[in-house]
Amino acid sequence: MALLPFGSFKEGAVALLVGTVLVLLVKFWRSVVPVYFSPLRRLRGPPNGELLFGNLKQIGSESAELTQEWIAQYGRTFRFYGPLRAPRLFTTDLRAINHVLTRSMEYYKPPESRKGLARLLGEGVLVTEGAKHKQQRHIMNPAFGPAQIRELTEIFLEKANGLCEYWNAQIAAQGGSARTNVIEGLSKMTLDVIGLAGFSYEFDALNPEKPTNELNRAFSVIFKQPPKMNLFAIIGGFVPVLQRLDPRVRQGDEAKAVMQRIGMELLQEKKASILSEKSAGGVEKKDVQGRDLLTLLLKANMATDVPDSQRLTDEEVIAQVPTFLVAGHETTSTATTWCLHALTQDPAIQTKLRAELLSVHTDTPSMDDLNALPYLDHVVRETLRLYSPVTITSRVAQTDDVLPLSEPITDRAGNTLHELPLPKGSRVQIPILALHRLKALWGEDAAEFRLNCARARPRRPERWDNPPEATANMPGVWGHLLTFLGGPHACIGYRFSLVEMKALVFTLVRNFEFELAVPKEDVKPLGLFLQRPCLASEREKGAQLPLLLRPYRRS
Ligand code: HEM
Repeated sequence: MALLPFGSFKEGAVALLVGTVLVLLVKFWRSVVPVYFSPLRRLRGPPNGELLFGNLKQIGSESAELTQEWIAQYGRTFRFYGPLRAPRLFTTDLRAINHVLTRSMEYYKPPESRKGLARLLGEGVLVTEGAKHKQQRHIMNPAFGPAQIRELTEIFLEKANGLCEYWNAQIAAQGGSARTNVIEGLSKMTLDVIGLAGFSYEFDALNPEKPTNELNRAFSVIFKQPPKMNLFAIIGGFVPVLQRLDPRVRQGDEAKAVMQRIGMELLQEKKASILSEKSAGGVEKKDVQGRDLLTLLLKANMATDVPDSQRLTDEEVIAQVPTFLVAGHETTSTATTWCLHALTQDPAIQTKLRAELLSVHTDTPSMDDLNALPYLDHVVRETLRLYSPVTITSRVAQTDDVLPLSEPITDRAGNTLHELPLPKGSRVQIPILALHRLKALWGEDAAEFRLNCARARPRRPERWDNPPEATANMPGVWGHLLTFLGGPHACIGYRFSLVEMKALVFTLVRNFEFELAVPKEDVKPLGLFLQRPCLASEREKGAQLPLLLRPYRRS
């Protein structure tokens, strides 16, 4: 008896192929074709760009200057082209951005980036959406509260001192001062921090004697392969199964398996420790000594007052381990790298900051001590404005919507629009960095790192003493800025990152003097989503920032 309704294997294979093509065509017709009839086409915006990538490569290579030019030419809300010249919306209109970010049930992250990240990290909070995301955030938020971060400050300072030792060894070897790529040391330091503070895991990356461990190697495979704009990426966006042709995807799968195994070991260890210490009534706050994020998260997940339906599964908890690593490691090291770069550009600011930091009579300040230093706070804010590590993000409308605008726009036919119809599937680009450099919000010197110092003119008060009124409506979770985004998907680790960065700058600037080791014109930004410094003369070497380090001798 024939098992298949086909005469032969060949006929079956042909039917399967035809069926697959039909399914793909229907999918294409439903999801892609409407985009080409979108009302976004009627908006003004830059010319087509490349057929395959639209304007994306231009944005990637020249983001800061180019987007400011486009804003000057087409206004704060305009159309640009994505892959295959599909129209997308670019907006720096604060009302429109607020609308998109606060409606997390109606606007999701793009499916291809969520799928790509989910394949590597699992279903962690960085990739989930809708009710699942809400549930994960509900369980995770308490682990990132101010009281929990206060407890972690000791780890931040311990590892910042570890970085001083690491650089002091280089200074001793090079004789009095050292030329070093600071990205390398900062990246090791933040990896050590997220390992210890995230899940009590010692990477020991700052220890030159120690060989790179297994988790570090697996993580490097994932992180050192940032998403690339290539043919695989474009086609894979439409036909996910074809992503398997990309060798980088296969390496990523192997790395994920290692991460999952180590994640499972960490989870079991911590669960056992929580259960051994729990009181008769169940898990309570006082039961657990551990101060790492994973332990706190597990404790919240196991608490007796959480309904079973709201608890995270083991797989979801494990997925948060690589999520913390990816989201919380290079972001903070990049921000601190740009901060040191900014300090080399204005020695008066570096001197003024050092004077404030040396006025503290301990090498181990508390979180509250660090937060009480006004100039340090201003330096950190100005860095995170001018060099926001995450430069853009985007969202896709899940239903037809109408986008409110605070500033009306004029379309190509000359009509004035006070709101914008957005059909389901429309993409909205939120250009964080462009917004932070917008003259309309920050004034004529928006593109400068400007802080009060010895030679500042009295007529120009310090930016952060009195932030421009126009920035008060910024829909960000922190400080008149969108660095950590806003709404339900805002960065969960922003307090963690701010205190870590302050602890780093506090320790480093008290111990070293920093000077740029290359001509300043050679330093350029590299990368689109996470933007790090590189040298225009050595772009092929990737991200680097060579600085001259000299020990600071206290008198
Ligand atoms: C300067 C450092 C950091 C910057 C600039 C930064 C920036 C951001 C941004 C812009 C987002 C939103 C992305 C989007 O939705 O499109 C985000 C999300 C996230 N960040 Fe951070 N981040 C930093 C540090 C950290 C740290 C230290 C951690 C963890 C310890 C962390 C964990 C996360 C997580 C888990 C999310 C996803 C939140 C969600 O979707 O609910 N980040 N971050």
